[in-house]
Amino acid sequence: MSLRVQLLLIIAGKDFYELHSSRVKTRNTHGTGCSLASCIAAELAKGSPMLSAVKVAKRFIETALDYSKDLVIGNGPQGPFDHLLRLKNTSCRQEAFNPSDLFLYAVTDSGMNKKWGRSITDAVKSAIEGGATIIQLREKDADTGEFLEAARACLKICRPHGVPLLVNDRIDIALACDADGVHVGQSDMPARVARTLLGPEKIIGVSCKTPQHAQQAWIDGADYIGCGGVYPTNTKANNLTVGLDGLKTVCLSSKLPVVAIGGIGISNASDVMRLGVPNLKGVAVVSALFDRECVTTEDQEVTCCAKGDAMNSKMENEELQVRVFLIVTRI
Ligand SMILES: Cc1ncc(COP(=O)(O)OP(=O)(O)O)c(N)n1
Ligand SMILES: Cc1ncsc1CCOP(=O)(O)O
Repeated sequence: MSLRVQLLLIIAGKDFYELHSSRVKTRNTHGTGCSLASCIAAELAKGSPMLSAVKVAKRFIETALDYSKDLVIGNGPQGPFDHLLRLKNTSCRQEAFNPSDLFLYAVTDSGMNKKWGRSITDAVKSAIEGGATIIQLREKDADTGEFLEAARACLKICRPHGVPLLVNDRIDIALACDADGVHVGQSDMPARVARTLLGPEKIIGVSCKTPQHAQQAWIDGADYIGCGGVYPTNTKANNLTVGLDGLKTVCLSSKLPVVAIGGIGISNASDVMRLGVPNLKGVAVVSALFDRECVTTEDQEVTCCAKGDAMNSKMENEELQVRVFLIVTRI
Protein backbone atom coordinates (compact mmCIF):
# COMPACT_ATOMS: atom_id res chain seq x y z
CA MET A 1 0.00 0.00 0.00
CA SER A 2 1.45 3.41 -0.91
CA LEU A 3 0.59 6.07 1.64
CA ARG A 4 0.03 9.67 0.61
CA VAL A 5 1.48 12.66 2.40
CA GLN A 6 -0.47 15.88 2.40
CA LEU A 7 0.85 19.38 2.97
CA LEU A 8 -1.64 22.21 3.41
CA LEU A 9 -0.59 25.66 2.40
CA ILE A 10 -2.53 28.80 3.22
CA ILE A 11 -1.18 32.01 1.70
CA ALA A 12 -2.15 35.38 3.18
CA GLY A 13 -5.12 33.75 4.90
CA LYS A 14 -7.08 33.30 1.67
CA ASP A 15 -5.40 31.09 -0.97
CA PHE A 16 -5.60 27.45 0.04
CA TYR A 17 -3.57 24.67 -1.59
CA GLU A 18 -3.19 20.96 -0.93
CA LEU A 19 0.12 19.47 -2.05
CA HIS A 20 0.29 15.69 -2.19
CA SER A 21 3.02 13.13 -2.66
CA SER A 22 3.71 9.48 -1.99
CA ARG A 23 5.10 8.66 1.42
CA VAL A 24 8.77 7.67 1.38
CA LYS A 25 9.15 4.68 3.69
CA THR A 26 12.24 5.40 5.76
CA ARG A 27 13.45 5.93 9.32
CA ASN A 28 15.76 8.71 8.07
CA THR A 29 13.49 11.68 8.65
CA HIS A 30 15.47 13.68 11.19
CA GLY A 31 16.03 17.21 9.84
CA THR A 32 13.21 17.28 7.32
CA GLY A 33 11.23 20.07 9.02
CA CYS A 34 14.09 22.53 9.38
CA SER A 35 15.39 21.71 5.88
CA LEU A 36 11.91 22.35 4.43
CA ALA A 37 11.70 25.70 6.22
CA SER A 38 15.23 26.70 5.19
CA CYS A 39 14.60 25.79 1.58
CA ILE A 40 11.36 27.81 1.52
CA ALA A 41 13.20 30.79 3.05
CA ALA A 42 16.00 30.50 0.47
CA GLU A 43 13.54 30.40 -2.42
CA LEU A 44 11.66 33.43 -1.04
CA ALA A 45 14.98 35.28 -0.70
CA LYS A 46 15.63 34.56 -4.40
CA GLY A 47 12.35 36.35 -5.15
CA SER A 48 10.00 33.40 -5.66
CA PRO A 49 6.34 33.75 -4.77
CA MET A 50 5.23 31.66 -1.78
CA LEU A 51 3.59 28.85 -3.77
CA SER A 52 6.63 28.34 -6.02
CA ALA A 53 8.93 28.45 -2.98
CA VAL A 54 6.95 25.76 -1.17
CA LYS A 55 6.74 23.59 -4.30
CA VAL A 56 10.51 23.75 -4.83
CA ALA A 57 11.18 23.03 -1.14
CA LYS A 58 8.71 20.13 -1.05
CA ARG A 59 10.28 18.53 -4.10
CA PHE A 60 13.74 18.94 -2.61
CA ILE A 61 12.70 17.25 0.63
CA GLU A 62 10.96 14.39 -1.24
CA THR A 63 14.03 13.86 -3.42
CA ALA A 64 16.41 13.97 -0.45
CA LEU A 65 14.23 11.58 1.55
CA ASP A 66 14.12 9.13 -1.32
CA TYR A 67 17.85 9.45 -1.94
CA SER A 68 18.76 8.80 1.67
CA LYS A 69 16.04 6.33 2.62
CA ASP A 70 18.41 3.35 2.97
CA LEU A 71 21.27 5.11 4.78
CA VAL A 72 22.30 3.54 8.08
CA ILE A 73 23.69 6.14 10.48
CA GLY A 74 23.57 5.62 14.26
CA ASN A 75 21.39 3.23 16.23
CA GLY A 76 18.43 5.32 17.27
CA PRO A 77 14.86 4.83 16.05
CA GLN A 78 15.23 7.81 13.74
CA GLY A 79 18.16 8.55 11.43
CA PRO A 80 19.16 11.80 9.71
CA PHE A 81 18.21 12.34 6.09
CA ASP A 82 20.85 13.56 3.68
CA HIS A 83 20.05 17.20 2.98
CA LEU A 84 23.30 17.76 1.06
CA LEU A 85 22.38 15.44 -1.77
CA ARG A 86 22.26 18.22 -4.34
CA LEU A 87 25.95 18.88 -3.72
CA LYS A 88 26.81 15.23 -4.27
CA ASN A 89 24.31 13.92 -6.75
CA THR A 90 23.49 15.66 -10.00
CA SER A 91 21.02 13.04 -11.19
CA CYS A 92 18.17 14.11 -8.92
CA ARG A 93 14.60 13.28 -9.80
CA GLN A 94 13.16 15.55 -12.47
CA GLU A 95 10.82 18.37 -11.47
CA ALA A 96 7.21 18.05 -12.62
CA PHE A 97 7.66 20.77 -15.23
CA ASN A 98 10.88 20.65 -17.14
CA PRO A 99 11.49 23.95 -19.03
CA SER A 100 13.36 22.04 -21.73
CA ASP A 101 9.99 20.54 -22.68
CA LEU A 102 9.30 23.92 -24.33
CA PHE A 103 11.92 23.18 -27.00
CA LEU A 104 9.53 22.30 -29.82
CA TYR A 105 6.05 23.26 -28.73
CA ALA A 106 3.32 22.07 -31.12
CA VAL A 107 0.03 23.98 -30.99
CA THR A 108 -2.86 22.28 -32.78
CA ASP A 109 -5.38 24.12 -34.92
CA SER A 110 -8.80 22.67 -35.61
CA GLY A 111 -9.17 24.69 -38.84
CA MET A 112 -5.91 23.35 -40.27
CA ASN A 113 -6.77 19.77 -39.35
CA LYS A 114 -10.17 20.15 -40.98
CA LYS A 115 -8.59 21.73 -44.07
CA TRP A 116 -6.20 18.80 -44.52
CA GLY A 117 -8.75 16.18 -43.46
CA ARG A 118 -6.88 14.85 -40.48
CA SER A 119 -8.06 14.01 -36.99
CA ILE A 120 -6.63 15.77 -33.97
CA THR A 121 -5.19 12.51 -32.68
CA ASP A 122 -3.36 11.91 -35.98
CA ALA A 123 -2.01 15.45 -35.82
CA VAL A 124 -0.75 14.93 -32.26
CA LYS A 125 0.73 11.52 -33.08
CA SER A 126 2.64 12.93 -36.08
CA ALA A 127 3.85 15.95 -34.14
CA ILE A 128 5.31 13.70 -31.44
CA GLU A 129 6.89 11.41 -34.03
CA GLY A 130 8.40 14.51 -35.60
CA GLY A 131 10.04 15.59 -32.36
CA ALA A 132 7.49 17.82 -30.59
CA THR A 133 8.36 18.05 -26.91
CA ILE A 134 5.06 19.49 -25.65
CA ILE A 135 1.56 19.73 -27.18
CA GLN A 136 -1.13 22.35 -26.74
CA LEU A 137 -4.68 21.61 -27.89
CA ARG A 138 -5.94 24.90 -29.31
CA GLU A 139 -9.36 23.92 -30.57
CA LYS A 140 -11.19 27.19 -31.00
CA ASP A 141 -14.40 25.87 -32.51
CA ALA A 142 -14.83 22.40 -31.03
CA ASP A 143 -17.94 21.50 -29.02
CA THR A 144 -17.19 20.86 -25.37
CA GLY A 145 -18.07 17.15 -25.51
CA GLU A 146 -16.08 16.63 -28.69
CA PHE A 147 -13.12 18.58 -27.27
CA LEU A 148 -13.12 16.54 -24.06
CA GLU A 149 -13.20 13.27 -25.97
CA ALA A 150 -10.33 14.44 -28.22
CA ALA A 151 -8.30 15.63 -25.23
CA ARG A 152 -8.68 12.22 -23.54
CA ALA A 153 -7.60 10.44 -26.73
CA CYS A 154 -4.61 12.77 -27.13
CA LEU A 155 -3.54 12.17 -23.54
CA LYS A 156 -3.40 8.45 -24.28
CA ILE A 157 -0.96 9.25 -27.09
CA CYS A 158 1.13 11.78 -25.15
CA ARG A 159 1.56 9.97 -21.83
CA PRO A 160 3.57 6.95 -23.06
CA HIS A 161 5.96 9.35 -24.81
CA GLY A 162 6.35 11.54 -21.73
CA VAL A 163 5.12 14.53 -23.74
CA PRO A 164 3.04 16.98 -21.65
CA LEU A 165 -0.40 17.88 -23.02
CA LEU A 166 -1.79 21.33 -22.30
CA VAL A 167 -5.21 22.74 -23.12
CA ASN A 168 -5.61 26.25 -24.52
CA ASP A 169 -8.04 28.46 -22.52
CA ARG A 170 -10.34 25.67 -21.29
CA ILE A 171 -9.58 25.00 -17.61
CA ASP A 172 -12.74 22.88 -17.44
CA ILE A 173 -11.50 20.53 -20.17
CA ALA A 174 -8.05 20.30 -18.55
CA LEU A 175 -9.64 19.42 -15.21
CA ALA A 176 -12.07 16.93 -16.72
CA CYS A 177 -9.41 14.94 -18.57
CA ASP A 178 -6.59 15.48 -16.05
CA ALA A 179 -4.39 17.12 -18.70
CA ASP A 180 -0.90 18.23 -17.68
CA GLY A 181 -1.90 21.88 -17.69
CA VAL A 182 -3.29 24.88 -19.54
CA HIS A 183 -2.19 27.85 -21.58
CA VAL A 184 -4.07 31.11 -20.91
CA GLY A 185 -3.96 34.53 -22.57
CA GLN A 186 -4.31 38.02 -21.12
CA SER A 187 -8.07 38.06 -21.65
CA ASP A 188 -8.71 34.47 -20.48
CA MET A 189 -9.12 33.08 -16.98
CA PRO A 190 -6.42 34.89 -14.92
CA ALA A 191 -3.46 32.62 -14.22
CA ARG A 192 -3.90 33.12 -10.47
CA VAL A 193 -7.44 31.76 -10.65
CA ALA A 194 -6.33 28.95 -12.97
CA ARG A 195 -3.68 28.02 -10.39
CA THR A 196 -6.27 27.91 -7.62
CA LEU A 197 -8.53 25.70 -9.74
CA LEU A 198 -5.82 23.38 -11.07
CA GLY A 199 -3.68 23.13 -7.95
CA PRO A 200 0.06 23.52 -7.54
CA GLU A 201 1.27 20.62 -9.67
CA LYS A 202 -0.26 21.39 -13.09
CA ILE A 203 1.60 23.36 -15.73
CA ILE A 204 0.32 26.88 -16.43
CA GLY A 205 1.55 28.98 -19.33
CA VAL A 206 0.61 32.62 -19.88
CA SER A 207 0.81 34.74 -23.04
CA CYS A 208 2.92 37.84 -22.38
CA LYS A 209 3.88 40.69 -24.66
CA THR A 210 5.38 43.05 -22.07
CA PRO A 211 7.53 42.94 -18.93
CA GLN A 212 4.41 43.93 -16.94
CA HIS A 213 2.57 40.86 -18.21
CA ALA A 214 5.62 38.74 -17.38
CA GLN A 215 5.85 40.14 -13.85
CA GLN A 216 2.17 39.40 -13.24
CA ALA A 217 2.55 35.87 -14.63
CA TRP A 218 5.34 35.21 -12.12
CA ILE A 219 3.30 36.59 -9.23
CA ASP A 220 0.31 34.49 -10.31
CA GLY A 221 2.28 31.27 -10.17
CA ALA A 222 2.76 30.59 -13.91
CA ASP A 223 5.31 27.99 -14.98
CA TYR A 224 6.25 29.52 -18.33
CA ILE A 225 5.58 32.44 -20.66
CA GLY A 226 4.46 32.23 -24.29
CA CYS A 227 5.76 35.40 -25.97
CA GLY A 228 4.65 36.66 -29.36
CA GLY A 229 3.71 37.02 -32.09
CA VAL A 230 7.35 37.34 -32.80
CA TYR A 231 6.67 37.53 -36.55
CA PRO A 232 3.42 38.30 -38.37
CA THR A 233 1.14 35.30 -38.74
CA ASN A 234 -2.12 34.41 -40.44
CA THR A 235 -2.98 31.89 -37.72
CA LYS A 236 -4.17 34.43 -35.16
CA ALA A 237 -6.12 37.48 -36.28
CA ASN A 238 -5.32 40.97 -34.95
CA ASN A 239 -2.31 39.80 -33.09
CA LEU A 240 0.20 42.51 -32.26
CA THR A 241 3.73 41.57 -33.34
CA VAL A 242 6.49 42.10 -30.77
CA GLY A 243 9.48 41.16 -32.95
CA LEU A 244 12.77 39.73 -31.73
CA ASP A 245 13.39 42.87 -29.64
CA GLY A 246 10.07 42.50 -27.82
CA LEU A 247 10.79 38.83 -27.22
CA LYS A 248 14.20 39.65 -25.76
CA THR A 249 12.75 42.37 -23.53
CA VAL A 250 10.18 39.96 -22.10
CA CYS A 251 12.79 37.23 -21.59
CA LEU A 252 15.17 39.57 -19.78
CA SER A 253 12.38 40.87 -17.54
CA SER A 254 11.52 37.47 -16.09
CA LYS A 255 12.92 34.41 -14.41
CA LEU A 256 10.29 32.24 -16.02
CA PRO A 257 11.16 30.06 -19.00
CA VAL A 258 9.88 31.52 -22.26
CA VAL A 259 8.68 29.94 -25.50
CA ALA A 260 8.49 32.17 -28.59
CA ILE A 261 5.41 32.00 -30.82
CA GLY A 262 4.10 33.59 -34.00
CA GLY A 263 5.22 33.16 -37.60
CA ILE A 264 7.99 30.76 -36.63
CA GLY A 265 9.03 27.98 -39.01
CA ILE A 266 12.00 26.22 -40.42
CA SER A 267 13.36 29.39 -42.06
CA ASN A 268 13.54 31.54 -38.93
CA ALA A 269 13.53 29.22 -35.88
CA SER A 270 17.30 29.46 -35.68
CA ASP A 271 17.16 33.30 -35.70
CA VAL A 272 14.84 33.16 -32.70
CA MET A 273 17.00 30.73 -30.75
CA ARG A 274 20.11 32.74 -31.65
CA LEU A 275 18.84 35.51 -29.36
CA GLY A 276 20.78 33.52 -26.80
CA VAL A 277 18.90 34.57 -23.67
CA PRO A 278 19.15 31.72 -21.16
CA ASN A 279 15.45 31.51 -20.33
CA LEU A 280 14.32 31.34 -23.98
CA LYS A 281 13.72 27.62 -24.12
CA GLY A 282 12.09 26.97 -27.48
CA VAL A 283 9.67 27.79 -30.26
CA ALA A 284 5.92 27.21 -30.44
CA VAL A 285 4.54 26.54 -33.90
CA VAL A 286 1.14 26.05 -35.45
CA SER A 287 1.13 26.38 -39.25
CA ALA A 288 4.73 25.24 -39.75
CA LEU A 289 3.66 21.85 -38.45
CA PHE A 290 -0.03 21.58 -39.18
CA ASP A 291 -0.82 23.65 -42.27
CA ARG A 292 0.40 20.78 -44.44
CA GLU A 293 -1.35 18.35 -46.67
CA CYS A 294 0.37 15.36 -45.24
CA VAL A 295 2.14 15.45 -41.91
CA THR A 296 4.69 12.68 -42.10
CA THR A 297 7.24 11.29 -39.78
CA GLU A 298 10.01 12.52 -42.01
CA ASP A 299 11.86 15.03 -39.89
CA GLN A 300 14.01 17.78 -41.06
CA GLU A 301 16.70 18.81 -38.74
CA VAL A 302 17.92 22.32 -38.57
CA THR A 303 20.98 22.82 -36.48
CA CYS A 304 21.81 26.30 -35.47
CA CYS A 305 24.26 27.84 -33.13
CA ALA A 306 23.28 30.38 -30.57
CA LYS A 307 25.59 32.31 -28.39
CA GLY A 308 25.04 32.15 -24.64
CA ASP A 309 23.79 35.39 -23.20
CA ALA A 310 26.12 37.70 -21.35
CA MET A 311 23.60 37.74 -18.49
CA ASN A 312 24.78 34.30 -17.59
CA SER A 313 28.54 34.23 -17.32
CA LYS A 314 28.62 30.45 -17.50
CA MET A 315 26.91 30.59 -20.86
CA GLU A 316 29.05 33.41 -22.22
CA ASN A 317 30.80 32.44 -25.44
CA GLU A 318 29.47 28.94 -25.15
CA GLU A 319 28.26 27.39 -28.39
CA LEU A 320 24.76 26.14 -27.78
CA GLN A 321 23.64 23.52 -30.23
CA VAL A 322 19.95 23.98 -30.81
CA ARG A 323 18.36 21.23 -32.79
CA VAL A 324 14.99 22.15 -34.15
CA PHE A 325 13.01 19.33 -35.61
CA LEU A 326 10.22 20.27 -37.93
CA ILE A 327 7.82 17.96 -39.59
CA VAL A 328 7.80 18.39 -43.36
CA THR A 329 5.41 17.60 -46.10
CA ARG A 330 5.78 14.60 -48.34
CA ILE A 331 3.54 15.09 -51.36
C1 LIG B 1 2.67 28.91 -26.20
C2 LIG B 1 1.60 29.88 -26.53
N1 LIG B 1 1.87 31.19 -26.44
C3 LIG B 1 0.91 32.09 -26.72
C4 LIG B 1 -0.36 31.66 -27.10
C5 LIG B 1 -1.48 32.64 -27.38
O1 LIG B 1 -2.47 32.48 -26.40
P1 LIG B 1 -3.69 33.54 -26.28
O2 LIG B 1 -3.07 34.87 -26.11
O3 LIG B 1 -4.59 33.05 -25.24
O4 LIG B 1 -4.38 33.44 -27.66
P2 LIG B 1 -5.15 32.18 -28.23
O5 LIG B 1 -4.18 31.07 -28.42
O6 LIG B 1 -6.22 31.80 -27.22
O7 LIG B 1 -5.73 32.65 -29.52
C6 LIG B 1 -0.59 30.28 -27.17
N2 LIG B 1 -1.78 29.80 -27.52
N3 LIG B 1 0.39 29.42 -26.88
C1 LIG C 1 -1.63 31.41 -31.03
C2 LIG C 1 -0.71 32.51 -31.31
N1 LIG C 1 -0.40 33.42 -30.38
C3 LIG C 1 0.43 34.34 -30.79
S1 LIG C 1 0.87 34.12 -32.39
C4 LIG C 1 -0.09 32.72 -32.50
C5 LIG C 1 -0.25 31.92 -33.73
C6 LIG C 1 1.01 31.21 -34.12
O1 LIG C 1 0.76 30.44 -35.26
P1 LIG C 1 1.84 30.20 -36.38
O2 LIG C 1 2.90 29.33 -35.79
O3 LIG C 1 1.09 29.50 -37.48
O4 LIG C 1 2.35 31.53 -36.81
